[in-house]
Amino acid sequence: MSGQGESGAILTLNAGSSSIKLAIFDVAADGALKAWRRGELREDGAGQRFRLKDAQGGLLADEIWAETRFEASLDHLLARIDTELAGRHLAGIGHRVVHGGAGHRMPEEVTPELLELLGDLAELAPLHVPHNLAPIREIARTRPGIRQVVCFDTAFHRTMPAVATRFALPREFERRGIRRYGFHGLSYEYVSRRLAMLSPRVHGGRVIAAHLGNGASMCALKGGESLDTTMGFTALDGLVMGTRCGALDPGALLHLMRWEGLSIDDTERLLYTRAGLLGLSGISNDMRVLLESTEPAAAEAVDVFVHRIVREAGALASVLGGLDGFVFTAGIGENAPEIRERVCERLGWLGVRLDRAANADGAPVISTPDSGVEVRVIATDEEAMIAEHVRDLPIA
Ligand SMILES: Nc1ncnc2c1ncn2[C@@H]1O[C@H](COP(=O)(O)OP(=O)(O)O)[C@@H](O)[C@H]1O
Ligand SMILES: CC(=O)OP(=O)(O)O
Ligand SMILES: [Mg+2]
Repeated sequence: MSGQGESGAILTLNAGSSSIKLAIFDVAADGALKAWRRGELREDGAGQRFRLKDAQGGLLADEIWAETRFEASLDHLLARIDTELAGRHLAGIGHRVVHGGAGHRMPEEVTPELLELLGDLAELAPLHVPHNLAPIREIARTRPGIRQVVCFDTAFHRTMPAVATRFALPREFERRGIRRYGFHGLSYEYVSRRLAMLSPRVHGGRVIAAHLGNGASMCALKGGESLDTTMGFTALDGLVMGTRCGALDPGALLHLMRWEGLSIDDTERLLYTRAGLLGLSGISNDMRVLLESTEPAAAEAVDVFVHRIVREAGALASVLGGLDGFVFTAGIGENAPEIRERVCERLGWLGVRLDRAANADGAPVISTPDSGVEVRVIATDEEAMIAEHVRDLPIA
């Protein structure tokens, strides 16, 4: 990796809770972005599975790396990216950073001061922020001079009104930043833009977008902007997730700590890594495994997952004052027709009519022509959104 300047390739790194996704884009003279490499590193059994594809989706590599820890495979990954770039000029690297706290709501160029500040926010997103910051620090150390830009998952939700961001706590806590921020913002920003192109009428109206991946949330969009969302101060709130609990009565926490003697660290591990689909099923955090399983506990976990989506959909539709569109996205939303069908069947009262065949085929529109709500599947592309932000942020 070398160089800095206005033109050249843009690398994006998106560290999620269960994977790190990368993409390399070329910026054409007119500013158009074209991804010529997309890759993913994901935990797989004993090691990490690395897959790399070309611009047409052709598989270039499918390897199991022996390293079991994310940090250990980082060097390997960066060296691999160097090989792919093969001396090509790199104009900048964009990173998804999950939590920007109260002070950081727009993409920013990385400075040592910003890195330190973001490090202090790690506790607010323990599954993500350490993963997000590790490559930034490593690149700054080993490849100084390369422009790095951070894009916050919280940023898109800056349009949420105060009624949606406020907790009913004494106001001094809000002044200290204890409020609802919302996450998956890069995904919602991308989905909102795609919807504007695909269906301008629906985009201009009242839409629920459901980002159902390992982390899961839903967003109420009005005129394409975030009005409310299910995640809050941290990415623990709201829906049932792979290993996270989603909404939980805070009284249950008090009870666990006081009467069960759970330490703060034990409680954090429980809520972030032992709960959700994994905790409910006792089998897996992976929706594919649960859908294939014949164990009653797997089916029960999926039942709770769907129930909570339906419940939150009702709440967000109320906030929006009705519903014109519903969008499914991310790993489960894009690839699990059974989940989409079960959600849509339960939202009939809102005017949703599912076209079962279209849904089973993975069509872009899965509602019937007479449905009161247009239901779409849009493949999210957080990487494209990050690359756009890197391209558009003026060089400091
Ligand atoms: N065909 C499928 N059917 C059901 N679930 C799927 C399918 N493919 C992927 N998933 C789910 O998607 C999740 C990963 O989603 P993704 O959006 O990539 O998450 P993350 O960004 O957190 O890594 C996996 O945990 C898996 O459960
Ligand atoms: C915020 C969040 O939960 O992200 P992910 O779905 O990538 O884990
Ligand atoms: Mg993700």
